[in-house]
Amino acid sequence: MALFRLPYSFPSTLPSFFPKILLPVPSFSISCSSKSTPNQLKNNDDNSNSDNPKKPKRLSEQSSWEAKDSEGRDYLYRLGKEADNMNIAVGARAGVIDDLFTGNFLGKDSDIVFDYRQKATRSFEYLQGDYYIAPVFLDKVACHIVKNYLAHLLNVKIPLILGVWGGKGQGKTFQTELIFQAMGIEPVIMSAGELESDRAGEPGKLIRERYRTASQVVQNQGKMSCLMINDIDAGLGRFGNTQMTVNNQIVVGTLMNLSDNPTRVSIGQDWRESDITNRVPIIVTGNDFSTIYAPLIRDGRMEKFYWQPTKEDIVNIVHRMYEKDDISKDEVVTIVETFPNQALDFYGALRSRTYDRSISKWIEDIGGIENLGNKLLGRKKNEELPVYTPPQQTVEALLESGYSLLREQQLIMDTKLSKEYMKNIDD
Ligand SMILES: Nc1ncnc2c1ncn2[C@@H]1O[C@H](COP(=O)(O)OP(=O)(O)OP(=O)(O)O)[C@@H](O)[C@H]1O
Repeated sequence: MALFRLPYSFPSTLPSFFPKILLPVPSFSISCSSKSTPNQLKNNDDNSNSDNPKKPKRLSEQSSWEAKDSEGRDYLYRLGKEADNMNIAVGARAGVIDDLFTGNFLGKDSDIVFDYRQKATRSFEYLQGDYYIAPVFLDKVACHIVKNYLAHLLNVKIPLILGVWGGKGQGKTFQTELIFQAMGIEPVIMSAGELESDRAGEPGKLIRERYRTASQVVQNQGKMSCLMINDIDAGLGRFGNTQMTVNNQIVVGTLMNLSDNPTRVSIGQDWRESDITNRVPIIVTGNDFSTIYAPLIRDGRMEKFYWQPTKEDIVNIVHRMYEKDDISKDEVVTIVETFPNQALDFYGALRSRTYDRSISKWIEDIGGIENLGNKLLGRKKNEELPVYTPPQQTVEALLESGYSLLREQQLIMDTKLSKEYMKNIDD
């Protein structure tokens, strides 16, 4: 089992620093071999493996396995076609407000903020099982977090924000959350939909609130925390003729100000003693940061990380996804090579589609769709549902569902009903 060590340049000095800054994990390694899990995070002060020949390659050495997906052109690229409107994932997420945050938490303080934190911070019970984290990704995110927690000890200016960007569905958010879980971080999460409001100034205030909440997790609980904003460009970016709203400007201004003054964050009108907060790192994800106001992403404020999994990363991640189905690594390679240049998301969707037939059969077993509501929600106590038998996975079934997903992708591009229905709108 290959152990991946985080290649910080200062590990030997860590143990003496950490007690002072409430950081629970002094120095650690995460196994990223095919058998590793986030839970395998271990305390480990021994640096003797730092020259480990199995140490993964860094980003600059990533293979030339180019997911054309990053340009929104994935499979269709191979067909020599332009998939100009396939980049729908981000748009689909815009406007979705995480129901964790639907209460009005603004303007509350002290104890109530504690309750609020219980709601606002994210725990990862839903991340059960083994997942593979790409070593380069782990390196970048973990290093950013640790650097920020050590900022007051390092004699360099550290950008507060890490911007992880790249093609749709490549695991930016998912892997970041896996890393939080592995490092025992309790993050405060925001989504792009929360960056706009019908009330001017509210999103900016919400960001400051969330930042302070993360800071309180550090201060009150001695736990590491951070603020994560998902798909930031979907809320802040300018596409074509979209307008910059007052709220967009305020959000940009707030983030710029936070990165310039990470320990002084006001919520109300006046500066108070309590406006001094702990510095907490911010991580944002997005697809195209060129749509964002340039001063926000300048190097001193935002460290940028372009995430593009290599073929090896994809094979390892997909292998772990399919492991419980007894699909071997060689078979995974066959699948990945059959559908190259697809986002990671595709291989998850592919597996999920193989369940369709068995779910249809199960619906038949419970008496058809007419009885579905009663059976699922209104059944009597102790009334058992028919046993659901998951499909026996085979490479053939996986390939078949892969082709069917490709057909759907293709159909959208070929049909383009918008051209029919919106003739008056320019392309
Ligand atoms: N390491 C992993 N292990 C297992 N599944 C993964 C992993 N990384 C990504 N996935 C799968 O890929 C899907 C897409 O990941 P995620 O939402 O993080 O992509 P993204 O790059 O943030 O996408 P977008 O840019 O569209 O927001 C996840 O829902 C998950 O099913």
